[in-house]
Amino acid sequence: MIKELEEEIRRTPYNKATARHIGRLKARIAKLREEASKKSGKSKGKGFLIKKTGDATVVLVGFPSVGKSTLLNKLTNAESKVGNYQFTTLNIVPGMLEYKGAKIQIFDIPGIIKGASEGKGRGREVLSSVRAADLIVVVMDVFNLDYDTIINELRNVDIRPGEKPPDIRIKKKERGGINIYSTNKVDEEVVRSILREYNIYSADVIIREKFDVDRFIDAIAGNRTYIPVLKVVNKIDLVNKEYLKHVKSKFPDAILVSAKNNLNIDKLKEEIFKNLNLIRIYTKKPGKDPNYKEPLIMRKGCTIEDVCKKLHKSFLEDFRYARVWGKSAKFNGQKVGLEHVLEDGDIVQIIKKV
Ligand SMILES: Nc1nc2c(ncn2[C@@H]2O[C@H](COP(=O)(O)OP(=O)(O)OP(=O)(O)O)[C@@H](O)[C@H]2O)c(=O)[nH]1
Repeated sequence: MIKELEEEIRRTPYNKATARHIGRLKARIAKLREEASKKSGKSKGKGFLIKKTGDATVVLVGFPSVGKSTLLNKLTNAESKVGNYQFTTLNIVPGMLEYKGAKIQIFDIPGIIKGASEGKGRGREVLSSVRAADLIVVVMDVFNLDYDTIINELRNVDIRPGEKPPDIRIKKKERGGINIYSTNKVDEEVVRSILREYNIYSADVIIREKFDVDRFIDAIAGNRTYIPVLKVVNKIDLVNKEYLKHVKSKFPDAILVSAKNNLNIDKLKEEIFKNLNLIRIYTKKPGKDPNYKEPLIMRKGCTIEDVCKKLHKSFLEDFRYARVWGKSAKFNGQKVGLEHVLEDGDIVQIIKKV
């Protein structure tokens, strides 16, 4: 059934007249997928085999034999491997990368094949475990650059690699019909026909982005996981300069590495750190030097309040003010409140009530 609907979409030329029809077909497919995954008992939570520890979690995803295990061993040193994980059904191997004071947990999952999301070779479970990642690293073989298949398999288990969550709000109501507020031009009939497919007849719909049918359906479904993605092309030791140029033109933002020959591994570590949006905050006790040895690893955009929570709840309960040195401070030792946003490398001193 899903295949037939997909075929129909492929056959239908997209224009204003067919937009409603296509919107409805896409909504129907999304609903059928949901029902199918519920029926087979392979719900979202079940494949959740990844236990989060450390400051962030990265998952390596790719076809079989692209070199994920080899890469994992190069990124994480063997000694720091988290041993003896009891995965009952799947062999998912974690390792720990320590970089700039951050402990980044990296998982190597079994190779993905086309059709994995339809349950081939426990594929659905494997793919679902990716949901726990803060960053997906798609590893490709230099001779197989089929990035889209991997992304499609992830999309089929409701992961949205490299996408921002839609800036769309749908507030269902008892009555009053459909009211649409949009910052960009939108074909209201398309919106209505998709909502109808989901049996929504009364709702306030607020769209604050360029309208896109797929993203609108995602917003209605509400259970998608949005994870940033980093592209890696491995085994570059096997090709010449000419070929590398071709790879670069296809994926200008990919990191080209050789796990075997240790090429660009440091660069990859740096990019992983950067794409996780981690920052380092140094704490400082009154009258003492900042603790440069053990930075707090926080997320970009974090505030003094987040720092207090990470340290100990008493810092929040007895908070008076904080002093900040570094990029986010207007001047050294600036006095700030809980809402102050910090930047990488800032030094923070929390002053408690006495
Ligand atoms: N030439 C070359 N070979 C590599 C490189 N990295 C890995 N290999 C080889 O590729 C083969 C597959 O490597 P693995 O690390 O087992 O690949 P994998 O992606 O973990 O495989 P699955 O577990 O099946 O998904 C092995 O023979 C590796 O030695 C590389 O950078 N260059």
